[in-house]
Amino acid sequence: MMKFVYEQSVTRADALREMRERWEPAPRSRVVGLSDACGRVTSEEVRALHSLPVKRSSKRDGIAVRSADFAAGAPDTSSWTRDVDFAQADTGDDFPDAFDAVIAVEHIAYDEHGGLHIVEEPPDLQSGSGVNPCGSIVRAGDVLVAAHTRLTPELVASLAVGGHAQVRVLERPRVAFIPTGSELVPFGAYPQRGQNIEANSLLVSGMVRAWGAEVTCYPVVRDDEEALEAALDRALEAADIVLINGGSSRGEEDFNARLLERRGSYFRHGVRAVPGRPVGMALIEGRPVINVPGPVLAAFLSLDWLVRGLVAQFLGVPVPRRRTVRARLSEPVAKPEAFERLVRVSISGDATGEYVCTPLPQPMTLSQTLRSSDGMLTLPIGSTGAQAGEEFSVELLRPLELIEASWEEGEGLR
Ligand SMILES: Nc1nc2c(c(=O)[nH]1)N[C@H]1C(S)=C(S)[C@@H](COP(=O)(O)OP(=O)(O)OC[C@H]3O[C@@H](n4cnc5c(N)ncnc54)[C@H](O)[C@@H]3O)O[C@H]1N2
Ligand code: MOO
Repeated sequence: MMKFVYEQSVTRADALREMRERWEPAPRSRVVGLSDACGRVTSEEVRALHSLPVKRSSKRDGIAVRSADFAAGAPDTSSWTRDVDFAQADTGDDFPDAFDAVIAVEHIAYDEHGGLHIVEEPPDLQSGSGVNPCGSIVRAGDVLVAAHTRLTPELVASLAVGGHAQVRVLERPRVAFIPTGSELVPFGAYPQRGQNIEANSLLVSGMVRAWGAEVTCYPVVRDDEEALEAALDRALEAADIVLINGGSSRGEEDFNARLLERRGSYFRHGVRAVPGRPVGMALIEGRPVINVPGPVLAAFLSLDWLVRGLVAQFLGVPVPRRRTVRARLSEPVAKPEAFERLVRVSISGDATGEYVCTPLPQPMTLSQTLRSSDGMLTLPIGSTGAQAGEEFSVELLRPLELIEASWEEGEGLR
């Protein structure tokens, strides 16, 4: 039986660090078309293949002229001939080499005979005035994106501007998710007495995909040690990170933690944080295998602080962070001194426009909790709680505009 032993447990920060120090991921790369590149992470630096404009282009809608004709101020242009003395050159247009400056359309007019007039002398017209020179959009050899950059729509557009149709990106880390527990039935099934709905595969899939991983969810493994080990071996062949869900604590059928201990070159059981305390962490055949606790809220947290950090490590990117707001606690919260406590809160606005956070009342159903969680705050090890009025940095679990919109609808506690 795998008991939680406080002395053998570590803080979340130390647990993540220990795993990251021991794991040497083996990233792979592939080439994708730019249409599929958004959100992917580059595997190498990418430079521009050409310069733009190739030669030059007009900065504004206007006409291209010879700057020399304006050396002594605006000349009489009423008899000038189009494409001989001047040429049309609108924004972005190239124009013949005979010309070297552009006058904006606001500074010219045509009379009823088609004669050109400079109505307002452009100040200080020189060679190159009103002209984007070669390479002013992009220069050949410029760095377009660094290695290990998550591609935004803007950067994908920049790659196209720099001459690319494809880009080499890191393969997404492959996460295998193995739900365990004879009581679990697939979502959509009608639960009989003693059964529970397998929901964490959906939670995990959504979370790890958002961080840039791909996920394969295995069918539920019943409480049977051999069946579990067979599933683990299958997953280790195909995945970079394996998540075994459930059976992390003390029950008779909690084989999972024991299996990790037996097979792991490294093994840790338990972190000093609630919820999510009985998480198990191992390195098996050089890969992280995490025994994620079964209850949905505990599973969420193990994914959140541990698996998120591992996915980021594989991709060589900083660990993505949630947006936070500063908010005052509306009521005191107690906690065990030896553990961090992660507190789900609702967020409201007070009369002065400041944010106020309120711990979700207990007891509360899981569905109410998931619907009412606007944010989450962390109370550190060593404190016995927090007082009303204390200010915290609250991680947002849903977008602030949705939280604020729910106040306007006067929903109160959802
Ligand atoms: N006597 C003790 N009991 C428990 C302790 C303890 O210290 N002493 N620790 C508690 C804590 S804290 C947690 S967290 C849980 C950990 O549970 P397990 O990881 O062992 O998970 P199971 O026992 O297999 O299941 C618990 C619960 O979660 C449901 N579950 C499991 N997988 C899924 C899934 N994929 N989708 C949805 N729900 C799932 C499962 O049906 C059970 O209801 O242990 C406490 N107990
Ligand atoms: O560690 Mo557990 O149920 O408190 O998540």
